[in-house]
Amino acid sequence: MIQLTFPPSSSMGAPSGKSPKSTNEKDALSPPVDETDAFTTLNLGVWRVLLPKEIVSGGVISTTKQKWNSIVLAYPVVRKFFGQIYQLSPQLFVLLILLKLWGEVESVLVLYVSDRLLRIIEVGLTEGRPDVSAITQALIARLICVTVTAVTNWAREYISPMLEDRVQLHFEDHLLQAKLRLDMPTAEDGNSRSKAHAYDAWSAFNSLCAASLRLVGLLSQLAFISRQRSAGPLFTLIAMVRPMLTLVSERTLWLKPHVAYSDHPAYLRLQSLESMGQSRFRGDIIAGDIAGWITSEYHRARDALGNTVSQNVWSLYSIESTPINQILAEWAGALPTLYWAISAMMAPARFSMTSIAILQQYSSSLNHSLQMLFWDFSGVGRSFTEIKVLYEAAEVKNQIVDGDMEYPRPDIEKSKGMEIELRNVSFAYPGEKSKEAALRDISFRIPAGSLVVIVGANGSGKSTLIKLFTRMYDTQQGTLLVDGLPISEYRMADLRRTQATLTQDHKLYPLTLAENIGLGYAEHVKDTEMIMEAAKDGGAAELLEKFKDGAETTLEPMTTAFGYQLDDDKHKALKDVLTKLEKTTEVSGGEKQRLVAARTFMRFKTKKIKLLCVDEPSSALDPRGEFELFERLRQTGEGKTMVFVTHRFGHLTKHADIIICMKEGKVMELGTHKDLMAREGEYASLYNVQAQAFTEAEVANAAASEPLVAL
Ligand SMILES: Nc1ncnc2c1ncn2[C@@H]1O[C@H](COP(=O)(O)OP(=O)(O)OP(=O)(O)O)[C@@H](O)[C@H]1O
Repeated sequence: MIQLTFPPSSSMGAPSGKSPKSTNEKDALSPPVDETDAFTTLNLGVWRVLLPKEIVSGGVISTTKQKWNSIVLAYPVVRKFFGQIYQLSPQLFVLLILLKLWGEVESVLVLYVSDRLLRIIEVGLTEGRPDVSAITQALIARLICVTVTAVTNWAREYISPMLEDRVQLHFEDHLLQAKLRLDMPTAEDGNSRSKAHAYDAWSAFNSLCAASLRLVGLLSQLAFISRQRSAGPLFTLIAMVRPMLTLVSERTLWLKPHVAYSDHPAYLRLQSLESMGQSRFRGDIIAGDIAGWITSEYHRARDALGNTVSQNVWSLYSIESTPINQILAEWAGALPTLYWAISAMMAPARFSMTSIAILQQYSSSLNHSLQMLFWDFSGVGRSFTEIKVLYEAAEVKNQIVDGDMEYPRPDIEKSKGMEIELRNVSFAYPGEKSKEAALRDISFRIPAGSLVVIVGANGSGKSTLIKLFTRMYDTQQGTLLVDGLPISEYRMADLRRTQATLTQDHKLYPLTLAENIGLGYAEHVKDTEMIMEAAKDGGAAELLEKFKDGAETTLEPMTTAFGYQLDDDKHKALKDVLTKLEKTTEVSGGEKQRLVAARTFMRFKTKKIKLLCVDEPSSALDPRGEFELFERLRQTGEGKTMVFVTHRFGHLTKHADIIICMKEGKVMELGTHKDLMAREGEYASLYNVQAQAFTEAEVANAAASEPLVAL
């Protein structure tokens, strides 16, 4: 049997997080409920659904009221949504709606024509003289109807993709902007990130159009049928019982405020293992020969999941605990047939076989339309939610609050470097996983224009310091001052304009090599001369010449090609086409670092940089490459504040005004190379182990042809 309760424990280990425990396992089909003051937790398969108390406690009337209120609340955003789609192309919008409308109106016309045809035939049969001309007219009318339907269907299929494309691109643009404005902590926080997709816009549009046009169709059918002598208003009213019943009793999560999550270990394990099929893991999986292990772990997790269902939470929620509502709905669906059957028995003189056939036709037509209406309306809540989620994506609140002060301040010389001061700063990354803070009670001051080298063991907090200097994160305790004022007071866009960073986390964009460099200074992204200068400074000039298309080469062109059912021999020509299509080009790790470094040199050309942060950008560079890069960065950043984080710090330390030596999130030592060596502490020991080995073995070799370094 399908398990809708959440298992209290599993062979995969205890659930993580502080979730309330399941209390009721007796009735597998009625979700157990955990009570807290503010919300109730339902355990549905692998999911936990947290619902506000007032939502759960209501009866049918209260639930219907809640649904109505949610619809009223969603109305402004739905109106905005339709307004925007209309603006994208008023002609296509109106045409598509009219074509869709025809599909609904047609059903009434068909009823009318069939009704007429049956009656003409009945009269003909009774009188023994069929009215050929009337029958022909009715048949022609029917033929015209189906022809128009065929044409409108074709036109709808023809026009629909045109509007769909515009809608898709419009909302892709909207979501792209929503993502681009996120700060680091918000972007990294999977729970507050929007789950909206651009394709939801089109499906929501279609589903809302279908539901409202279906309603129009149904109302016109009802208007037509209620005016027919054989049917009348009572018959029509009876036909409405079923949809009303289903609408009122429907269990849906879409319009309810809720939080849903899974902490089922086996389910989460399955998701992780399934994601290992992505191409980015291929190299490691092949090299480590772990495909077999992944498969067996997947099977183990699948077995551990057992009968606990993992389907989407909204479908699970809509499953009723008893079939009573469905039985009632089916009975209600049979009421119209029952009505005319009883009527015919009670007043046989009023009915002929034709009128019974017509009533039967009305009844099944109404039943069909009502079923479809119910089906369409069951998607309305979902569509409202999707539309709201689409717009809410642009309103996700950034965790870092922007300041409003201009930077650089008018009272401070623009060409000077940035002064940075930390006062009792402590910082822990968001999330509960790490037990210790990354930085603990740190205080120091970097005067404007200083050259700072930060050294220390892995995980000692070096990169975290840089992330605070560039306000990727905010301090949780203590203050970070920039030019004497808290960093939070400045406008972030102003601060960013004065900073250049170079880390090994920087990525190559899926754009041309020229753009990859030029985007360091977006306003000059087309300035070939400037780009070539930056490429030279970053050590990437030779790389650009290596490719057939030079700086215009795109390393990772978007691949859209696919072949299907191609036989090696029979479809060789087609296979050749597929093989020749452009493929991804790899560059080495060192070449990537050179391109990224060139982007930083391009950024310097804005002439606004006051702070340069360099965080181990050269791990893949050979000693000469690294030395040259650091030398050029140092010369380019002359007079600005420069902060270097590196493990191979030998050749930088002689220029450093301040060396900050970190250990376990704290500043252990601070001073010049000479001071710290004399102290014979942490820095001196790091220097002796790393810098000397590096300089003696590698730099000495590299410098054999040309003396590059003097420590
Ligand atoms: N995004 C993150 N989320 C959570 N913890 C993080 C994050 N980044 C770093 N940490 C943790 O913060 C601590 C300091 O990390 P940081 O990257 O600053 O060290 P580091 O001195 O630069 O190390 P390395 O020399 O290895 O680059 C480490 O314990 C690390 O695990």
